Amino acid sequence: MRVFVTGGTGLLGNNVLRQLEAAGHESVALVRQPPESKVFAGLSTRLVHGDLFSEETIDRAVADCDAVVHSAALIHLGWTRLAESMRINRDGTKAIVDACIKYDRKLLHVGTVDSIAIGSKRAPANESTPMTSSTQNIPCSYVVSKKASVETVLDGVRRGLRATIVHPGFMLGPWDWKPSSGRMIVEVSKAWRPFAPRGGASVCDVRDVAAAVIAGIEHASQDGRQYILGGHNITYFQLWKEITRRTGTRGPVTPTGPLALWVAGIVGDFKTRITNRESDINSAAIRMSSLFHWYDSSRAENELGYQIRGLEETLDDAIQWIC
Ligand SMILES: Cc1cn([C@H]2C[C@H](O)[C@@H](COP(=O)(O)OP(=O)(O)O[C@H]3O[C@H](C)C(=O)[C@H](O)[C@H]3O)O2)c(=O)[nH]c1=O
Repeated sequence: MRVFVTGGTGLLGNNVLRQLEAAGHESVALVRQPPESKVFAGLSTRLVHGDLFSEETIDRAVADCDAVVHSAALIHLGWTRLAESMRINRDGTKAIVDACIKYDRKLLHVGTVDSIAIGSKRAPANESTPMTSSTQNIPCSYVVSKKASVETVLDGVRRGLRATIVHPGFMLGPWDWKPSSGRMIVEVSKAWRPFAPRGGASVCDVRDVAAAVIAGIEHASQDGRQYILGGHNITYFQLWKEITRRTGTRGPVTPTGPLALWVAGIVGDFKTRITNRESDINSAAIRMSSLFHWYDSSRAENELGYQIRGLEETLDDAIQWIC
């Protein structure tokens, strides 16, 4: 098959392109600027230039393919840039949905676990876990806009779209060019950070997620069914310890206390207001990193053959790639 991939310069998109190639499929990638040659090295992917709002380019690319993987997104963990996030993540998805309906092409939409319910250590969330007030109203531009992107796809399904939605956890692994989540590895191994965030993540391997994305295009029911692609549910404190043990740097001492986080949020937001530039430490990002994003991926394991490899392999390979 020939697959049109948005976000192909990103962590997940690039891994999807590489696995499509390895499986003998053709691919076409949307790029906004001429990419560095290393990003597409070894791939026979055809590049088309434009963004999610380049109507003619999108139209032609979708018409010319059998399926679309939409993984382009703006990932801003903060409360500013909401309009920009909505434009890219919701309206950009609408442009892709409309083209897929027009040419009757299958869509695999990449969501995020951050936009669905949050579970607990004893009961990790699955696709049916109801939202609660603490998970429904997180004022983070990324979360709000990604939720809106899922609604846009589901609305498309009601209009005849054939679609599957996947929600990856915290992905680590190779081909993280920017880097995306690999930035955490860079940050914790660059300078000593004694206090880790309070919450936790479902850490998964981007290669396993990419394989499930391709399985989703090939085998899913395409009726808007949603799949969590999580991994190992661990605290950031444990994760940082694992990373620093491997990089040979000093690990965290303790998770941050609630009072310190509250103060850091206020100071971060104040700095944002006076500099007009939001730093990584802000109230929305702190709220996100204080939650336990722990997930159960059984549905994807049973229906898409999703496999979660050992955390050791993921961390070793991600660190080797980044460092
Ligand atoms: C802001 C912007 C970005 N992009 C592209 C650029 C990259 O190719 C891609 C984002 O890649 P990044 O490495 O930042 O993110 P990932 O870690 O791969 O994110 C993935 O997983 C998480 C869970 C997701 O929400 C994303 O939808 C999904 O792509 O989107 C565009 O094409 N247009 C734009 O306007």
